Amino acid sequence: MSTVALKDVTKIWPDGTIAVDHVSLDVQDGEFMVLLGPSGCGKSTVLRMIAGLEDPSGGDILLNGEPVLDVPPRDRSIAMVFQDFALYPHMSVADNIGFPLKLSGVEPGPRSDRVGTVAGALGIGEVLARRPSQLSGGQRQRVAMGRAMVRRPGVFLMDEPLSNLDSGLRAELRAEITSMTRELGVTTVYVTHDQAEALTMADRLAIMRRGVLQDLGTPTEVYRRPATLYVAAFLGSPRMNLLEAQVYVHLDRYVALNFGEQNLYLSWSDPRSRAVARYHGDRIVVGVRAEALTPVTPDTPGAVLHGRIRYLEHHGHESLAYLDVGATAIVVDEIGGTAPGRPSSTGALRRLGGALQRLTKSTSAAASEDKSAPVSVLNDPGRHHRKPAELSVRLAPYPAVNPGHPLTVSVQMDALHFFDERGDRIDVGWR
Ligand SMILES: Nc1ncnc2c1ncn2[C@@H]1O[C@H](COP(=O)(O)OP(=O)(O)OP(=O)(O)O)[C@@H](O)[C@H]1O
Repeated sequence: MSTVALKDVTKIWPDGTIAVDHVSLDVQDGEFMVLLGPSGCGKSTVLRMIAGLEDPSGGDILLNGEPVLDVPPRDRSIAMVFQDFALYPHMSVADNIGFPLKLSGVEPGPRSDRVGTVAGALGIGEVLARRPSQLSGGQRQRVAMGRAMVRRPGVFLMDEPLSNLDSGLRAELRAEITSMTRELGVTTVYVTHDQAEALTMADRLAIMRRGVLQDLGTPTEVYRRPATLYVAAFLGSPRMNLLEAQVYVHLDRYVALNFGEQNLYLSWSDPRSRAVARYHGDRIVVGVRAEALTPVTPDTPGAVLHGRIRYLEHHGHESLAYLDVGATAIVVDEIGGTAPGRPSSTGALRRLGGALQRLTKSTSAAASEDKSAPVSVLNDPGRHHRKPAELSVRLAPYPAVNPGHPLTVSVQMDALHFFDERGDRIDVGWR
């Protein structure tokens, strides 16, 4: 049995960068936990602290319920695979995989049995006599995983192990890694910045931003009910449509969401309407995924938005229409890393991230004290910006419409997401 627990863990580097900010996380026995977030959000630092390669500045780390901060890495029963794995070029595949066993004094007979089993499980049993230079990228990565697994670790830590591979191979290995770790029942913490990888592989995923844990749940939970605006924007393809709306309450009847030229109405009987009604007169962010929008005829009654197609994208199995509905979109700038016009060097980003985090904390505190305070995520160019909305809508392949054509979509009201000016979900108590 192997569990991993982080209790209020913080990591502050000597230069003042807060890489990990009060993160608490419980990984269950045999669970495949994915840490997801853009570059620099602190994922690798979390992993390295679990492995014992870095010490936390605060908090505690427990393996199997026991605190391990005083336990050296080699005694933690943990194996780690990195993006830049290094194989010994002068050794055969079999010797590479068996090397950790040799170091711990396992005899050649049992060693080669164990190597054979692991190589078989990884589909590299045929290439055991080759040198690493005679392997494909995917085979080399399998050897690296075999070497990590050969000692039967209690916990498997993987840091972007697939990011150097081409996309076909990545998809193939994704499936192999998950089935292999599940078969072995080994507890795994897997780091990636690729949301598709996270959604397909994870039992649960932990989404980080600037060292802070934003959301934790199964792929379905975080996709369906993202805890924050940031998570909503991060997950899903196409990205969730995020529209600015002004809230008006018509008591006992409905809550109107005004998008500039058009309104949607949340019925008073909708359980979320009370939470949204608290923002009467204020702006909020309304999220709606493409799959919650269905093209209809223009005279369709009920929750509809009328627009004009700005452009179309053909994806073979479907088309995406981008619709101008006269609304304003909120764009979360740092999805996928660097915001436009911001420095791209990690060092500079790191410092900027720390400074922004401190600034954000103080501004959000100020905003919560004074609701009319001018600074909010809706106005903060360092984190989000606004632009005319182009609502993504799914259409059949090669639809009979063109850019410039009008299009009306019905809106599945129970699939709307509501976020406040700080980017927190409005209808809490929802999971
Ligand atoms: N040794 C270090 N000294 C100072 N800052 C560091 C050090 N290592 C990492 N950082 C900073 O800590 C923060 C978290 O880094 P970390 O490598 O954990 O992020 P990450 O999410 O894994 O990013 P990536 O996906 O690019 O590896 C970043 O701002 C990074 O620049």
